[in-house]
Amino acid sequence: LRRPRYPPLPPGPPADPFIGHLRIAPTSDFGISFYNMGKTYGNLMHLNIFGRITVVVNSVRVAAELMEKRRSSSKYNDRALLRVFRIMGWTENLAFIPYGRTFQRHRRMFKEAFNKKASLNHRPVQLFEARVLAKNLMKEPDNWAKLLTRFSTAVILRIVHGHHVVSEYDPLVKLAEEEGWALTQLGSVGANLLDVFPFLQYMPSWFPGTHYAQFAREHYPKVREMYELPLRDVLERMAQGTAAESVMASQLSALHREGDRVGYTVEDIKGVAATSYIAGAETTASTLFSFMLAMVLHPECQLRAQAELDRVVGTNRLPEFDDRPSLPYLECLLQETFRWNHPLPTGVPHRVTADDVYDGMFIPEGSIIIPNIRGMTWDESLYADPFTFDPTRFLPMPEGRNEPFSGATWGFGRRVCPGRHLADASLWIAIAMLLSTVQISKAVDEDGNEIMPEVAFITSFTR
Ligand code: HEM
Repeated sequence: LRRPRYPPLPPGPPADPFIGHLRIAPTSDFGISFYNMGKTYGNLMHLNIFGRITVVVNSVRVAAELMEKRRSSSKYNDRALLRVFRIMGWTENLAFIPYGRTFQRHRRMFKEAFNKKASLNHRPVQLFEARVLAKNLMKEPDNWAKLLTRFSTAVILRIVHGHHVVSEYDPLVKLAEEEGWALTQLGSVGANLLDVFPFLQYMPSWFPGTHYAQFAREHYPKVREMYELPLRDVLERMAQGTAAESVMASQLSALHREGDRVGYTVEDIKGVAATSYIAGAETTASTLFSFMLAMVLHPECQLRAQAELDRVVGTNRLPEFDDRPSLPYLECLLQETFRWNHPLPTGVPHRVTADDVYDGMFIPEGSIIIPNIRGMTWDESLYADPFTFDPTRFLPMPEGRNEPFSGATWGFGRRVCPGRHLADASLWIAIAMLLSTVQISKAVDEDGNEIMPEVAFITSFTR
């Protein structure tokens, strides 16, 4: 028998026998490393580690063609098995659920809770929490980082659990923030040694490469508590008749009313709630941190946005969602924040469920696809001077360059972020509120001189 002839894999660096690209595969700041490799190997390139193929996509056009536009795009809806998250207890988590019936069930639940129309119902909570953020920031400006994190947590907890955050000692907030942090300590998604060498999870903790498994095991009880605590809390309040409106309460009521016909279980409800927090709070907070940094580094952008707010909103009231279409520069500011420093630089990896050929290149079944958002947002064919924070790039000519908003912000295909309408609205109202109420500037030393902040990031799952 003759073996069928396959087209070549996408380009990649020279590889060693057996171990493939192990010696040259990046070990940190993957987004930037993949971007740099893409300069040599192109928008679609591959790495092979012990026979496991990882395909890196550095262009929005190629990612959209692969995962959205072609007939064979449905082959790209699966997720890699990310072992370390499972060990940690994140089992009912849509972001890690393989393509199949459970995926469809969770996806539908997310859609019902957070689609464009449903997200409009969440606006009063977002507006309220944005005002709380501005008020607290005026009282405690030094506490800005904590307050931004608290805003992101409070919006999700209130919408999903009906839980009103009033104190920083709140057990649910503490648990959620701790486990949100723990998730960022697991290295880059899909690149963990545990996924290449599953046997590492069974090795003793002194064995090289087992660090992440050990860390994940230590967090297991608390992660599981993240599934249980909100449910107990909501059920208790429902029994007392004091439960606020929330995604969880309405799903539980539907289950109670309709039983099996509703198509999901209590386990699913717990999963959607815990996932909403873990996928939504850190990403939102991270984007707000980048926004603050951009404002500190580019005071001219802040002044321009504030002038626009003064013109449109005036000085007698605070901004509201209805103002959004009248604030084009503010829109550009938000979009440039996403482009300049996206909170998920390498997105969430997809997995290919059947052999595919794209543009004469072979993508074998089981390949991991990394949509390198970092590379996509620095794409020089779309963005002139891509490293510079410049919101005017999106404005029409001659003032701007008419460059497109990033098509990578929310990911691709059937896995596109289901929380995007919620996240987008939270971020918009938060930055509109901040720019209307406070001045963001560099700290000053004892002599009144401005302190230039060190621009440094921690990059793992999120940035
Ligand atoms: C700034 C905020 C956010 C950004 C930039 C963001 C971005 C993303 C990206 C890039 C993906 C990967 C999509 C893909 O695989 O191609 C994703 C997935 C996901 N996001 Fe978001 N997200 C944000 C906020 C949220 C919020 C608020 C929620 C929930 C309420 C959420 C829930 C999810 C879930 C559940 C997934 C996994 C979807 C799946 O695997 O089918 N995200 N997000």
